[in-house]
Amino acid sequence: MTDAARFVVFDKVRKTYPGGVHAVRDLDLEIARGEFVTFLGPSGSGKTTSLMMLAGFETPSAGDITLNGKALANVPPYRRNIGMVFQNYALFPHMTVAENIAFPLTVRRTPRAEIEAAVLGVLDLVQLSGMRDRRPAQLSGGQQQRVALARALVFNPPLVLMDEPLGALDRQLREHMQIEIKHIHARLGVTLVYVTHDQGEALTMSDRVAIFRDGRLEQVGSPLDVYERPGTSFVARFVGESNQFAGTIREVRGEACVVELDGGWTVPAMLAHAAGVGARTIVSVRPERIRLSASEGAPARVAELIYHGDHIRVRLGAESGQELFVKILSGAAPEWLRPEAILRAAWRGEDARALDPSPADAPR
Ligand SMILES: Nc1ncnc2c1ncn2[C@@H]1O[C@H](COP(=O)(O)OP(=O)(O)OP(=O)(O)O)[C@@H](O)[C@H]1O
Repeated sequence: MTDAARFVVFDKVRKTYPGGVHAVRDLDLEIARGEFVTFLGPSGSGKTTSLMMLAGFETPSAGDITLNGKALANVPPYRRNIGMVFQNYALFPHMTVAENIAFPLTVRRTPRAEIEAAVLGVLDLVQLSGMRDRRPAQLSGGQQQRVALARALVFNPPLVLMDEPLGALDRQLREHMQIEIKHIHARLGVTLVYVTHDQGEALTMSDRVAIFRDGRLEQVGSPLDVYERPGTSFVARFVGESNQFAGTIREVRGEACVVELDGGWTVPAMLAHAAGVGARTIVSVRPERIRLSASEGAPARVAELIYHGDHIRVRLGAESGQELFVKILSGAAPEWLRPEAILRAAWRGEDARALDPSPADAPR
């Protein structure tokens, strides 16, 4: 593997806090130069601790982290040349926008003319050129976050870390800033590691998503990979929504299989784990991949229709007692879709995953 592919390397990194909290356990991850990698996971899964060890604000209990081939163990945070953006902005209230942004260069004793040019450049990049003399209190939350972003970029760091940077913004502004950060990443070619617990954010922004669970990496892959080919039941539920049914594998043909669900349905799926006929499995299928019709599939009764504007959620109860959720685009809902209607539900084999049931929900 080339050095560019191993720009950031976590090698068996562990962090145990006093009191025996295993925040991060044996983290192995390689991040390529220029990549946008998101750490995604529920609260307490070890995302921030991993980021802080890379930044140098936490020390690993075991393992090594390297940046551009250089071990970071004895490098203090300010010598790592890493830009950082936090959720709470951490701006200096008494300084102007321009002074805040210039700060990393001022402490590096950069010549004044260079500072001036660099500040003008990043102010333009984050579209705040007209605000340079304001103080943080005179800015909106979104504008303050842009200042924080500019401050992290002004010294041209090869690596930028962001910890829930958009967490305090309302949804519309958040979505707007997601696209903007993505554009800035593409324009600068900087390597970006981004922490979030918002799966939508991770899917829209990243080249790769690293999914954390209980201090471990559960799966790493492109947004398409983790959504279309979740490796575990946890990933299928955490990234997007999923209907999950326990069953037994009855037929295997290459990667395709047929599963008899415990409720009696026999359904097609793609094998996501090494298993043969007779093995137990969990079939996961996305709510938008289930097709409802009058003629094809297993019979089910419409228990509830929930209107969400752009889509409708349909809660179905099968005769076997199983319950499933289906999502339908509002304009595409057939006229016969009514509460209490009896219809049929089916999916294509390639739209369902037969997952390993063993580690799925066992606490670790
Ligand atoms: N300074 C600390 N001392 C002791 N335990 C800590 C400390 N910081 C974090 N932890 C614990 O380590 C675990 C991982 O925390 P971490 O903040 O890395 O998770 P996270 O995935 O970033 O969560 P969140 O999304 O809530 O920030 C949690 O159980 C947390 O309580």
